Amino acid sequence: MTGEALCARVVVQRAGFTLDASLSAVAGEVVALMGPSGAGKSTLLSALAGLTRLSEGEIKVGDRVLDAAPHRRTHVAPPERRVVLLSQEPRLFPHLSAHMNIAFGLRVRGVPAATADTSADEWLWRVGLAGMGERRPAALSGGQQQRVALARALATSPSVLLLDEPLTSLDTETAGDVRALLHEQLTATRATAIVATHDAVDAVSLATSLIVLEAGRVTQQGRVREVLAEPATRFTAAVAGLNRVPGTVSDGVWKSGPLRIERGNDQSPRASTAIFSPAKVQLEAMEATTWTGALRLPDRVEADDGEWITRVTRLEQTPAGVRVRTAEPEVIVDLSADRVAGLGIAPGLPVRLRIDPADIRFSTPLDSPDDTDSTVSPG
Ligand SMILES: Nc1ncnc2c1ncn2[C@@H]1O[C@H](COP(=O)(O)OP(=O)(O)OP(=O)(O)O)[C@@H](O)[C@H]1O
Repeated sequence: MTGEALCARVVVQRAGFTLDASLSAVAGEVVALMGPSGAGKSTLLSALAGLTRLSEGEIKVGDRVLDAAPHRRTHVAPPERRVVLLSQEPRLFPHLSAHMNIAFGLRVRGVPAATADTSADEWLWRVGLAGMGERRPAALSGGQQQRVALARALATSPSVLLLDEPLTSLDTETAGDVRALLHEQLTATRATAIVATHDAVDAVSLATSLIVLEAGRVTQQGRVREVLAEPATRFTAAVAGLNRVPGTVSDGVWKSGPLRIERGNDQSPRASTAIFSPAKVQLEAMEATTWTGALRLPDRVEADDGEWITRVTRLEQTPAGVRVRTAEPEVIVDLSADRVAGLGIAPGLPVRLRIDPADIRFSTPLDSPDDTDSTVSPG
């Protein structure tokens, strides 16, 4: 089986929310779709599957127009689209065995019973469930049910497979197993697939390209590695685990609040964004000078290039240690837990940060509305 090319512009208008996104995938390509909660990822997949009607736009798979609106109205019903949506919950038929769940999908597509039976057996084997075909969903774990759902979806050789956060409801270890299976089967079947996910690991391990959707609009798209290396918005920077600090260059100096970097050859005034890794930032604890109800930062401090004083806003646990968030400008610093304990830092306390200018990449920001938004959350 090889998937078909997908080309779509999807506009869905709802009270208080408009999705207006264009996307394309070449045949056999796996595209990751990321965005904060409420960005419209599920709405986009639901429209591609034919479950949500377009207000405007067109959805084309190969040469077939599945949807067109509003002038030339076309709407191919979901079962006829050969676009299959696999959601977070496996949604198996509870009264049918695993084998029958897979075979049923084939039978409704007109596959003869004997062929459907053989194919269901083969797919049970391919997803690692050989010998479990007679079990009903209730007698299978969440990960096993998701494997059956994947087998049921792929067995019908869809033109496009849509996966809406397929690993979210699984524990970390099971999600890792199902992710490996997904990778193996998407590669083996050369399926064209769109995978909506909150997890950068899914994008990196399953997809070749990445579309970032924010507030119903595509804010960045391209090869996964390129998008994560050059995040155009705060959301994408958070997903990539990078600092992204908007600033301005003027008279050869880049500035963002108290942070300044000499840019000798960069004279013309313009917006410019500094991108750097949290691991490259050095942090020192500082004495607080005054306690007057609210903590004040030292008033005058001579700071060198790439050095600034700020305060800690939050501490977060990460698999590798502790992520320290600071304000003005908003920067994250990754430290080991024992280093944080040794420094005695806590939210509200002043700290001195330092970054070697050689560890910063500067980019001219795209016209992105979120540079003024103070929240950084991967959703
Ligand atoms: N059936 C619906 N009727 C009306 N509004 C809806 C409906 N489903 C979703 N919405 C709204 O549409 C917007 C997009 O929701 P959607 O579920 O597509 O986002 P999402 O990116 O998938 O979010 P999440 O990551 O939380 O699943 C949100 O503002 C949501 O409240």
